Amino acid sequence: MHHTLSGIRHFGQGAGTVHDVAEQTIRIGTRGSLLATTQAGTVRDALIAAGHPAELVIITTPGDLSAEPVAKIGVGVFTSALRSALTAGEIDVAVHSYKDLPTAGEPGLTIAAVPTREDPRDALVSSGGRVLGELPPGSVVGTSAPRRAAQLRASGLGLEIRPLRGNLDTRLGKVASGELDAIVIARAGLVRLGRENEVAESFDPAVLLPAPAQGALAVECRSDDAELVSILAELDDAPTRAAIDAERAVLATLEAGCTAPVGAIADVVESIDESGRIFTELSLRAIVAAVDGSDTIKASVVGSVDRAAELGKELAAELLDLGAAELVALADDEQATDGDAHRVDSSQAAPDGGVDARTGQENENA
Ligand SMILES: NCc1[nH]cc(CCC(=O)O)c1CC(=O)O
Repeated sequence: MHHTLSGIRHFGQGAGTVHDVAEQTIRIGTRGSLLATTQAGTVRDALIAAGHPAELVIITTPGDLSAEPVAKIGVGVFTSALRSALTAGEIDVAVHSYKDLPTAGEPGLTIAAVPTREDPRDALVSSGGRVLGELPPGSVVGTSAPRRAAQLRASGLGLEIRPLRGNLDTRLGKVASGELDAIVIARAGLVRLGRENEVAESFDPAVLLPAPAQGALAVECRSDDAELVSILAELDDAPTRAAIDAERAVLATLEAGCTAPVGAIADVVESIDESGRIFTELSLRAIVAAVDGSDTIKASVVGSVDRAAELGKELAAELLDLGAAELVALADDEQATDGDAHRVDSSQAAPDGGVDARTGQENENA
């Protein structure tokens, strides 16, 4: 058939349009921030390199327009506008920071690719390039992610944690101006923008466990765009996807019974069996922390890469057994005294910082 010979493929019928891959440019929706367009640009470039014309379409999200704390404007604030545009057929692909995506999937949409992850660690940017241990008690450290705040408080260093919001430039500017002694942000954001030289310290996960899916992208499209699903699948990195599946399963499982901040990180590691055979496994670590830093619960598991999501569920169950649900009360008290308790539908809760159904995602747009 002529179509087959000329490589013409069709997709997008579900959205009421016939999208011809060979002739039409794939529209990649992204938020307008420098970090978001840089991330989506890597997906565009990979598609073009594979012979598929692609372009970026900027979608303004409520999260970009509001300076309100994310806890007030709701989780999913950075991702739901992109998903709506995708469902409506205004774009063909949405590129998200995976950690900002609610754990609940969107009907009719699928994560067709999880490209190779950037370094998932959290990073300290400080005046004078000091590492965490060099900051004297009383130093003022900016971060709004409850997960980061809780773990920093638990360090016992006597740091004063202050809220932080705004794009990367704004946040880095608060260190440069002396308003803050340091900030804690995702290393991945700095690396993607070529500013990793500003990192004073990248935290070992034993010190500060990153958010589930930190440093990873979710490349989403309509489930019925079969042709596009298979094109995007070429951008998928199986070890990254397995790690994210495990980390997100921890988060999703804990959402049911725990509102405290959650960190999780998985790595594909090499193990050796009794006969000396080397094989790969998934190593998963997670933490649930009281927002006030008074308690942390950690657990880890190693298992088959094929069982990524199951490992995450099992680890979450173990954390609950160890008392993760009891940290809720502490978190609730903390929120009550803060006076900004704001409960959202927990089925939407997800994002970075965890899970906390009220504080929702990490309160820092990027
Ligand atoms: N919650 C905001 C957000 N979403 C993604 C990133 C950075 C990139 C990433 O973590 O993948 C950030 C900023 C930050 O946490 O410092």
